[in-house]
Amino acid sequence: MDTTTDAAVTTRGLVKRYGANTALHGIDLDIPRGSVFGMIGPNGAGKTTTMRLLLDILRPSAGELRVLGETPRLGGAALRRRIGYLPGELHLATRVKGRELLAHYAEISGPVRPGAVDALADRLGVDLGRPVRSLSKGNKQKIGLIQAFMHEPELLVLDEPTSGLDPLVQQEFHAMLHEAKANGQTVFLSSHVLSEVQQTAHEIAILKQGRIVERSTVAALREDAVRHVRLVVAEADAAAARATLDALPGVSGVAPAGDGPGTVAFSATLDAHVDAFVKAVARLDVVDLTVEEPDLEEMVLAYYGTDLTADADAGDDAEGTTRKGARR
Ligand SMILES: Nc1ncnc2c1ncn2[C@@H]1O[C@H](COP(=O)(O)OP(=O)(O)OP(=O)(O)O)[C@@H](O)[C@H]1O
Repeated sequence: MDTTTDAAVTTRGLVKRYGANTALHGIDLDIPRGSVFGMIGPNGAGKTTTMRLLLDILRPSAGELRVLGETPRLGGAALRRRIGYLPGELHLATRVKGRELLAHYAEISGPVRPGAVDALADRLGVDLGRPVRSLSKGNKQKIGLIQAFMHEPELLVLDEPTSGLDPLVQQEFHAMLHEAKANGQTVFLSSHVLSEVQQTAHEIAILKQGRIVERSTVAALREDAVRHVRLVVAEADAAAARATLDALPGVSGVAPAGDGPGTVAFSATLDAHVDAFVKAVARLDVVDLTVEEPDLEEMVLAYYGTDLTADADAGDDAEGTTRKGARR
């Protein structure tokens, strides 16, 4: 397989079948070391399956994968210790206290710096002196996060990490991700929604029905997103403004948006780079200009709605299906 040494995770044509059900139809992933990579997709898209393959909890039906330069099937316990894994479904029904459970995990995952567990517990706000089974869902999730982070692994694989966490704890978790990245660690996380990953992930892949339907940086998504704009010009420039907007490629839905004293306003939808728009209207006597923050979530939901039946009819693409191609 064509791998680069700076990739923490590389997969090529990764396929996973559960009997007659194909969960992954040929996934290609490249996650650079030291990056935060988000995989988002609706229920059943294959996020958990992908992560379990990386951890060698599952074996692929076809395709190749490398994790930290190793083949998971051959990496054994030594490779496992270099990874911190938060499973999507945590089964922590044990009577033992949080501190004892984490001490047990530490024996398996390898050296944990003295004080590291307490520092993480303080940050996330969880009482390690309580029996784990008596903890709320969110507090169990915190125990799961501590066990993933405590040995400062090279790679963090986090399946729906913010599930059950309140907004303040989510903020703390985001800070932990930034620190992990600054520390040179790689993070691979999954979510149903973009909002959970867009603040932290540099790059995202959108997974649907076992196929990657989009791969992009969050910055590129933002650049390509549809924005609503409102332009206010001096009355004398009303006709020129209308003509400019009507003639600009990527601008649609131009409509009057209320007149003020000596001014005329237009609203429009901008489906192009903001730069070209701003330069075109700069010739006018601009009184005010509002460019709304794009709703990326709306864009992602549109991908969720994409009908993949046509792709399936055309036959499986062993290289993985990328609707608009990879963008970086
Ligand atoms: N052990 C299993 N046996 C049979 N089918 C399975 C098994 N695990 C997962 N699947 C199927 O594989 C597909 C992908 O499931 P997976 O759990 O990987 O998706 P997901 O994106 O993590 O979903 P969610 O967001 O709901 O957790 C689904 O169709 C699911 O039903």
